[in-house]
Amino acid sequence: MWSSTPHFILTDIFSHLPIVDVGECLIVCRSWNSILQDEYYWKRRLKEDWGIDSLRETHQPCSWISEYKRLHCMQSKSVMTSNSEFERDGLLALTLNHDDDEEENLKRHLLKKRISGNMPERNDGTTFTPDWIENVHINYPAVVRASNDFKGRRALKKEHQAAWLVKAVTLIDLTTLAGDDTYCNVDRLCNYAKNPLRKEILKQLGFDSLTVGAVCVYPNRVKDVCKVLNKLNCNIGIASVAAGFPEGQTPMETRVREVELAVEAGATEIDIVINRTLVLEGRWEELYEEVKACRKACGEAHLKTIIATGHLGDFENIYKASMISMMAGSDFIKTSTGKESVNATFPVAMVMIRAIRDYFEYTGFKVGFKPAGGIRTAKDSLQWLTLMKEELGDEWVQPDLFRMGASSLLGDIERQLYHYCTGRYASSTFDIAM
Ligand SMILES: O=C[C@H](O)COP(=O)(O)O
Repeated sequence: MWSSTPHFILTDIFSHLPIVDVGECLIVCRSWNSILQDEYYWKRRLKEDWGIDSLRETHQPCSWISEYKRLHCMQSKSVMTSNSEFERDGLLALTLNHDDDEEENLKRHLLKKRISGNMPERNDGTTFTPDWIENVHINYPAVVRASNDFKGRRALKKEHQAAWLVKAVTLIDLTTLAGDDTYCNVDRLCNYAKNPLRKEILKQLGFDSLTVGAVCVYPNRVKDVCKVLNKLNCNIGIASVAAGFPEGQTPMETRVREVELAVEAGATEIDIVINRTLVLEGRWEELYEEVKACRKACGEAHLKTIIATGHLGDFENIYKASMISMMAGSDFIKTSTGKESVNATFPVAMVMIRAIRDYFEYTGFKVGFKPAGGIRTAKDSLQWLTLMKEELGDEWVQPDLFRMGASSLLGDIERQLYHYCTGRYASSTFDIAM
């Protein structure tokens, strides 16, 4: 009977075996031996037993079976060396006696396995860990192919489209970042943020009220935003760009002070830019220290770190800058300022998403993602939501882990929803909701 059992069924059965019994099965016959030596089997066990579904290129040796063995050996060792457990932010962490790299890795994997569902509110960051950015290789054609696949997906229709467009509204950081911003246009923006859709559309969609995720402005306009939102009794995020936005080419002291001043003025979210020079010159530890200083200056305000992908040269730098920003405690990583010639694109997003996934594997912290710049149409917003849902899951289509930075996306979303509700397209003079 066993000899005629298809391999995929045997693989399935073997994946439920206690690991101590696998050794016995290996010597039963050639066929079982070849299944149990197969990388596919060990990939599956790593996923099932350790929750790991990607193999880091930095791991040595680099195969699913050897990675499994490594973790298994480390676990046996740690049972003897672990000395205590403590609770932190509702999350159990394991402390180990020794401080060597292997045990640090294990600690992170165990931490992830032990996450009870009560995630810490924020990414605490980690120590500077160069291992996580060494030997990073990104397969450029594969990334481009995968992102084209997303772009080519069949569009959502009718009520599904309407539901996702409503969702998209709640995920927008409604932005104005212009040299001629005044109290007047900030006032208008805040009203729009509080009432992003016309009342009749909202009513037809079955909502009483709906707001965007946050309003995003320059530091000098934060007080205006606070004043207007206060007047409107509207409790949405107040985001300020800072740290030398958009280029990050001012002294660190002034960049940090700018963060502090924006927080003092009332910002609850700070979108800093990184110093791209540090990336292009490979000065990763300095980059880590700078982002960390900004995180400290943020206090309770959440930190979004703009890595300005259009300036970073290649995918490897994008991955590394993302990883360093997360290590330094960023709550979100953000693609662009909206001022570069190339802003949020799918290929760079896929690289940043991979870094978010890897960071989660290492630390158990979930870091948010914010594409920004050039997101203008309802169709764009749906594609971004699909990408997030498929690559990172449902949690990453919620406002605490996903935002879209956009100055002029709402108009098109409202037009599409108007069409859904009335069957007609609004005229080109369709006013924004106020
Ligand atoms: O962070 C937001 C961006 O600056 C907005 O860019 P956008 O004007 O291209 O929508």
